[in-house]
Amino acid sequence: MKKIVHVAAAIITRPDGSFLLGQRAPETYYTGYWEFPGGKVEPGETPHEALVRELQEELGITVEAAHPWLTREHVYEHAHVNLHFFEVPRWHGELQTHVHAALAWQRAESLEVGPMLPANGPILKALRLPRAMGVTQAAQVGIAPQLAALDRALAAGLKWVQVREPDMPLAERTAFMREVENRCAAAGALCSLNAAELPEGFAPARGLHLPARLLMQCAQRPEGEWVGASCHTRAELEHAATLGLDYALLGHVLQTPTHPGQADLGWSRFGELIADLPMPVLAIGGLRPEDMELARSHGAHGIAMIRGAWN
Ligand SMILES: Nc1nc2c([nH]c(=O)n2[C@H]2C[C@H](O)[C@@H](COP(=O)(O)OP(=O)(O)OP(=O)(O)O)O2)c(=O)[nH]1
Repeated sequence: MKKIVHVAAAIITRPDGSFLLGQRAPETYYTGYWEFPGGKVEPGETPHEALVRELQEELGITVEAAHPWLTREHVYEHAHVNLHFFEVPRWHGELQTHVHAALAWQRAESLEVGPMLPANGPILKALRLPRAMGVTQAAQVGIAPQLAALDRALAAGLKWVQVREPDMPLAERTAFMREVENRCAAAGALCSLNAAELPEGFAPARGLHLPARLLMQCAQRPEGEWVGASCHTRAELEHAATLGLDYALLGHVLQTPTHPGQADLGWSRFGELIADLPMPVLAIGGLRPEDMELARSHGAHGIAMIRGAWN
């Protein structure tokens, strides 16, 4: 077996959602391929320290904030790499090309450069996943008020909705699911349907969301463009990772009226539980839009909100 080489790589983001890629220079493995800036972790360094050093050496920039995001393994002919991806939302300095043949700001949904390093396909898919999910609560507020709130949220830029309606009668649920899917599609938003509530023969258009109980019954990834799961424990998160799911939700981070009396995880336990996972994890439980930055500073990809999404 090849020795594992630890690598730190940066998703350097701009407020418009674009991120920086570098083209590998001649006389390296995979010359001409595009990568996220970064490099090997040296003995005695943490991945975070390596990231800060590499970005100074490669790009001449000083990192102000870097948050762990995903960790993925890949076996190349030349090395077995363990890639520690960080999000770098804040830095200063003038970008320079000290080691790359070229640099380019790109967007995951419309990449203009290529090819990417082979290990990075899932990273680009993860970067296409929206940062905020709104979870429906029509059985509590009523179908018409929920659809009106959905329209307002989509118009305001919400790009991801999970239909979760365990208390909605089956007869109403089919029509409600189709309606939410249609409104999301018209707004260019992803709609994930809760797998425990799917009426017989109803296939989600794009997104399938597994509650933890169904997740733990799956021996392989269910079919679908986007498949994710709700998790409460490290074992559930690891099972979601083994299945190759596209994302997980982990909660409840804060106290929430949805699950009264259940102990909340808190942010530091949340950060520990999601460490070194290969897929994005969103925080859920008592969260509001203003919690986004705090969540991301603890390694979350973003946040899922029930009440907080619709006000
Ligand atoms: N920096 C970076 N490396 C990546 C990404 N994806 C990916 O598979 N890798 C791999 C390619 C390399 O095997 C390793 C990064 O090592 P590196 O760039 O420091 O070193 P290298 O292989 O070019 O060679 P060298 O330092 O030995 O000269 O991680 C990525 O997005 N960014």
